[in-house]
Amino acid sequence: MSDVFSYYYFRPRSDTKPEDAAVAIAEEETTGTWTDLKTRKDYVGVLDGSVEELRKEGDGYVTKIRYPVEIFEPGNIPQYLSVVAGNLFGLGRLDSVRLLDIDIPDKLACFDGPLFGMKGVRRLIGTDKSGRPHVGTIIKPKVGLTPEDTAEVAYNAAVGGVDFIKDDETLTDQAFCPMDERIEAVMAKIDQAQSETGRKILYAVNISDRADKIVERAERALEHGANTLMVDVITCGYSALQALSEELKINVPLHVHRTMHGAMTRMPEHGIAMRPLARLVRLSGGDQLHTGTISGKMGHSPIELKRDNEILKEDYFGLKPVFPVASGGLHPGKVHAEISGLGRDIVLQAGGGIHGHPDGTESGARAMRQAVDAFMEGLTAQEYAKDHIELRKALEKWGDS
Ligand SMILES: O=C(O)[C@H](O)COP(=O)(O)O
Ligand SMILES: [Mg+2]
Repeated sequence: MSDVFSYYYFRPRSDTKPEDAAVAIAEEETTGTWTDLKTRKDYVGVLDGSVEELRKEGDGYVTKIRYPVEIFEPGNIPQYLSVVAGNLFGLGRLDSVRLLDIDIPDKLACFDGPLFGMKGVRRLIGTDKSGRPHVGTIIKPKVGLTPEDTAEVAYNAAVGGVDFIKDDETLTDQAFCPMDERIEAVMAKIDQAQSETGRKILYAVNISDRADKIVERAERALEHGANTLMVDVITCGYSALQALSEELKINVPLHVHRTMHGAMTRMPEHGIAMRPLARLVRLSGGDQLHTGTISGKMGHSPIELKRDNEILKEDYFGLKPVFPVASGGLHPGKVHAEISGLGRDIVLQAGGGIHGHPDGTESGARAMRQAVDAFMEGLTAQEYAKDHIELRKALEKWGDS
């Protein structure tokens, strides 16, 4: 494969033939516009896009469009997106259009990808042999805690058994919880928990910021002792992620949150599916990526999710696999469904499902770990709960489905 291929679902406007609608996409994103041109020069023609496949699906059509590799600037993800996910979304001849996936050739895969990847993160935590799912938590409430409050919650979660703790997507460097103080307070408590438990615990500080500040903010976070960084990739952009992984040469994992993705990924007939977004996260160096849950609070297709997680782990330009993260509305009673559906190579995160435990955060963390241990031992959560009180109380509160 030497060119770029993009796959779209679309519904043409009632007065437009499907084949004309597909051609409209190929033209708009390569050499054409809405009318014929008098300015055609040497390269035009060579750089035309083409419709490679077109088939009926549901109420619409699926098409495969070829974009010549020459119209892409290698390494420039914003430019890649401007072609495969650009003006076409606004074309009036389409009632709806959704980018399903992209295939890029070697020449455009000129990225280092994740520094740690799934295996590297597992090695840090020490689960590379057991292969058990990781358990993470999001500090809750998502805003309103001081650095000391945050550190206390983090400590309780850490001693309760989580492997991973993260800021929520709306917490950055606000006055009520300045980032530098927060990192120092949390890392001191994590050090304490690590020496008490003998386990390694990662804390991902959210460094999401404007483009010209994010690298500096990451450097500051590392100076203050952060052992993992988190970025909101859709609001900050892929360039931010790339700048962190390539320019900064960070030596800690990058946790990638995708807040705002639902505006693009959720509608089955319009927008951008998670798959191409996930591929770009892998290219631009994310080590862990939120992709969704089977049974949680966010709405999306479990079929798409399973495949999205697979593509993060399968062979892709020799880049390290990304650790998929299931997060949003999880609690111990949902762990079985998540692992059954998504496999053991998953980070299971719970915010409310840990901090909302009747006996608080530490018991909530224990209950999540017990639910994972139950699965690993081939038992149901209910069976395991008979002699694990934290899990029993969690199931009493939230049920087991
Ligand atoms: O960022 C996230 O993934 C959410 O904050 C999850 O929170 P919840 O577990 O309370 O739904
Ligand atoms: Mg959140």
